Amino acid sequence: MKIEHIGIAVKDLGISNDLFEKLLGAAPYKEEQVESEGVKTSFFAVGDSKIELVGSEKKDSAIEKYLEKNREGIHHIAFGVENIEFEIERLKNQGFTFINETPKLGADNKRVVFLHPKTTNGVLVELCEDVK
Ligand SMILES: CC[C@H](C(=O)O)C(=O)SCCNC(=O)CCNC(=O)[C@H](O)C(C)(C)COP(=O)(O)OP(=O)(O)OC[C@H]1O[C@@H](n2cnc3c(N)ncnc32)[C@H](O)[C@@H]1OP(=O)(O)O
Ligand SMILES: [Co+2]
Repeated sequence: MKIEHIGIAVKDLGISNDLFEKLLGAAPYKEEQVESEGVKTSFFAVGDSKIELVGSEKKDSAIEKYLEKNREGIHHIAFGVENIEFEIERLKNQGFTFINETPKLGADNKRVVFLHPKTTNGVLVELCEDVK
């Protein structure tokens, strides 16, 4: 397992892209719309991990809802795994609950699931597996 990315909820992706380009000294290596999530993301490489900026594109997106109640900032942590189905079973057996147990297509060519923050010490956890 590795820290695949840190997801940051942002109100304005353009403004935050400029800020993180200044902060990290490099432009995002990609911007990607994730229709199913109603979000637009941009990715910055940081060593062998990433920063994922996530902006809402739809009124009912998870990010829109989050930003109605919280200030911009770290939204989730994503762990990269080799075998997402194996990890889902392992974690279910450990008592963790999932928001979606069936992996769905995420950004940056990944299959993703999310664990519910109520079972992960208040941290929204995403698991990512490379789409093969
Ligand atoms: C997948 C594309 C991309 C990628 O990397 O590939 C992304 O990462 S997109 C990121 C945006 N998508 C998601 O976050 C999907 C998973 N999230 C959800 O399904 C919801 O946001 C959920 C279920 C976590 C919360 O939705 P809900 O409608 O239940 O919102 P509430 O405000 O009622 O929250 C309930 C409860 O959860 C706590 N909460 C909510 N968001 C977070 C968070 N980001 N980190 C920690 N805790 C969170 C919230 O405080 C409430 O707690 P409570 O104790 O009940 O007050
Ligand atoms: Co993410």
